[in-house]
Amino acid sequence: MSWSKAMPANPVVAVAGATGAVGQEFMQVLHDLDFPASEIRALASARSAGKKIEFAGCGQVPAGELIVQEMTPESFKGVDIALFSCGAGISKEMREAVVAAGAVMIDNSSAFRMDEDVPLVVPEVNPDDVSWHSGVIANPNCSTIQMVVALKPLYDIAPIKRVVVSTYQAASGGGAPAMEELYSQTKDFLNGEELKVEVFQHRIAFNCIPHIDVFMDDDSTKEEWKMVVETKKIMGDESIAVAATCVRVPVLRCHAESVNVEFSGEVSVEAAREAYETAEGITVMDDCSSNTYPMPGLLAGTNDTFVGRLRKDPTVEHGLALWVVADQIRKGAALNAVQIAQLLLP
Ligand SMILES: NC(=O)C1=CN([C@@H]2O[C@H](COP(=O)(O)OP(=O)(O)OC[C@H]3O[C@@H](n4cnc5c(N)ncnc54)[C@H](OP(=O)(O)O)[C@@H]3O)[C@@H](O)[C@H]2O)C=CC1
Ligand SMILES: N[C@@H](CC(=O)OP(=O)(O)O)C(=O)O
Repeated sequence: MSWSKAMPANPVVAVAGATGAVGQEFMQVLHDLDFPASEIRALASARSAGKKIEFAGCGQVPAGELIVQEMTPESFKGVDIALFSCGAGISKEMREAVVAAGAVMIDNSSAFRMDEDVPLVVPEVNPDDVSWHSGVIANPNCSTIQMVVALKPLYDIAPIKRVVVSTYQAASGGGAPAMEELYSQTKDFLNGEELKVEVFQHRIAFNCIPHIDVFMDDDSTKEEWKMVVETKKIMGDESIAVAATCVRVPVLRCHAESVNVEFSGEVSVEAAREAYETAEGITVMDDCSSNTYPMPGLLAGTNDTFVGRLRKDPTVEHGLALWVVADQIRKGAALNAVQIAQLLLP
């Protein structure tokens, strides 16, 4: 079944999870892209009902305060687009109400990504997949998004056989409470005080934790599994082999990735550079002579996926190695979802 309801030029937009790390970024991105909304509805849990959120305005919505409403199944009456970032459980609970109200749910959680009737979309890679949704479009995992943005221009030169990726994921990937944990543990560590470990499995201050999301039966983590299966679905190529190791690092914001790619034919460093020059959403930051490469600590608040340290991987016949950085709350979540919403506009 595909969607028959036409999208108005000035849609009513609900932001579900408006008080969270991604939700707050949704507000910023809607303003930055001047999304042509006629109304923005800020929704969160009962805990936040009545809270005020400063909104800079977009489309027909003037700048001013938005009052957070408790999200219930009735919240979606009259809504055209519902941007969801409340976690997988809540997305599953609300899906029926959202779709029944005639809204398109663009969901940031992992709830529906691998469902056959749900497109998994990165606008730079597979924009046409929005055409077959039946009320729900999934936003991929943040680490997957920035990797496929960097892989697509190379894949268009020669199909990819295998990718080996290690991630360096910011604390904010765990949401607003995780950012707070990095701040407070760092302060307490420096003051010689006892550290509270609540969000992550271990201390994150001055540490790296090779464990994101839950462990699977094969001893990989679910975060690693997501990078494997989501890459194949987005790129539309089940034959791409992906080996991932996902690591949490004490960086506040922006994920980084070391990526080794093996191709089925020759892709020179020069050809890759040329492809990146014209690719949507990519900035190359790569000059060894001036120590220029992307670094997560310096790229918070940016939209692009940054590529550097581009070089030949001499361990395979046709291989490249690269370093990829993006603001995972923007391109890995809020920005990618609003770009999907833009694709739905008439
Ligand atoms: N952080 C990141 O880098 C990325 C996050 N995501 C996904 O986005 C989602 C949210 O993540 P993030 O913003 O980081 O998390 P946060 O913990 O920062 O925010 C969670 C949000 O969900 C709301 N919420 C919780 N329970 C309910 C409820 N019962 N009803 C309505 N709203 C509720 C919270 O509202 P309240 O304040 O009232 O509790 C808050 O607005 C997750 O699915 C995550 O997997 C995806 C990619 C990247
Ligand atoms: N797991 C990511 C963020 C996230 O929420 O991912 P997902 O939407 O796939 O659960 C991180 O911790 O950096």
